[in-house]
Amino acid sequence: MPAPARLALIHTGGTIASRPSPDGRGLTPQSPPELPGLGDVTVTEHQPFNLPSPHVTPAHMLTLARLIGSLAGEADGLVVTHGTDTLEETAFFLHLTLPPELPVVLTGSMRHAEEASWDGPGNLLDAAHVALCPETAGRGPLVVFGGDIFDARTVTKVHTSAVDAFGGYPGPIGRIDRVALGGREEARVRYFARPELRPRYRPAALEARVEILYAYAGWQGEGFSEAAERADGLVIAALGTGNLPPELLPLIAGTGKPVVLATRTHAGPILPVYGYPGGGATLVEAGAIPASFLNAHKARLLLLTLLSLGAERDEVRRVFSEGVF
Ligand SMILES: NC(=O)C[C@H](N)C(=O)O
Repeated sequence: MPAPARLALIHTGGTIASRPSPDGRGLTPQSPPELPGLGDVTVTEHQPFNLPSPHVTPAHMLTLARLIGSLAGEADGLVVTHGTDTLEETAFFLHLTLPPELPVVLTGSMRHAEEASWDGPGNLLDAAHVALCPETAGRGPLVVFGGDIFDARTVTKVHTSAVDAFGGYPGPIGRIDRVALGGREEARVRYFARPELRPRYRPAALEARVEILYAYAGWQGEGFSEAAERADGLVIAALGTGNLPPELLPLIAGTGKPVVLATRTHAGPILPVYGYPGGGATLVEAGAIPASFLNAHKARLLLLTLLSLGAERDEVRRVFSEGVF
């Protein structure tokens, strides 16, 4: 008889661990969710922290990455339960820093355990099946939500309250469905793409400071100089393909700090095509670095990781432009 598969279940908080608090003030993380029956699997549980995900910081992400690394030899699959608000940031940070061969799956829930439409157990069971699926290794950490399987680079929270809260361009890379057959449930995992090679970054600490600025019609650069003074690097959630009002051009040209251009638009790459003052072509000529298709908060984590590793602006530009992530 083969030994049972080993699953490490890592709880970090979020709605999937939340209930209405006894003082009546609203939902708070309390006890981790229970994994519904998985068959012949040995489960170990870990709880490095128990936080609502708006309280999760890059330092927590690093702690989590280290815990996962330490469990790697003892588990055939790892599942992380996490609040949904910053889940995509933790997933992307783990993507950057863990070996891609590790089958790590993040999930959460949009409803809490006392609601009729509690989606925690289903998502948790799906995540466990995906983590233990032999085809999962090599893809880096994944997000499983509502049966869809997402790549950490492209997944994003697309709805504040719906149960199908995750999406992102160009969509899921796979699907899990549980099918009831002959009195027992069978998990069917299907991937739509093959794993690809990717680098791994190993920051010892995350000491750099990177801030995000959000562009809007009529922005004259308020906050830019203060942020550039405080931070080691900036990310701007810019307009469309990476354009800004004209007042930003001299500010970007005049700063010595790396400035990465992402977009506040929900899908698509940064393309330096416009030549009017503040158009993407002029910003890139002034030194700005296009974030490719990463959203601003993921671009921030990549820039934070690179600067914490001591990368200079040319290296940052190479990583973003060649898509080395
Ligand atoms: N559905 C959730 O998990 C949202 C919650 N505010 C969190 O991110 O912790």
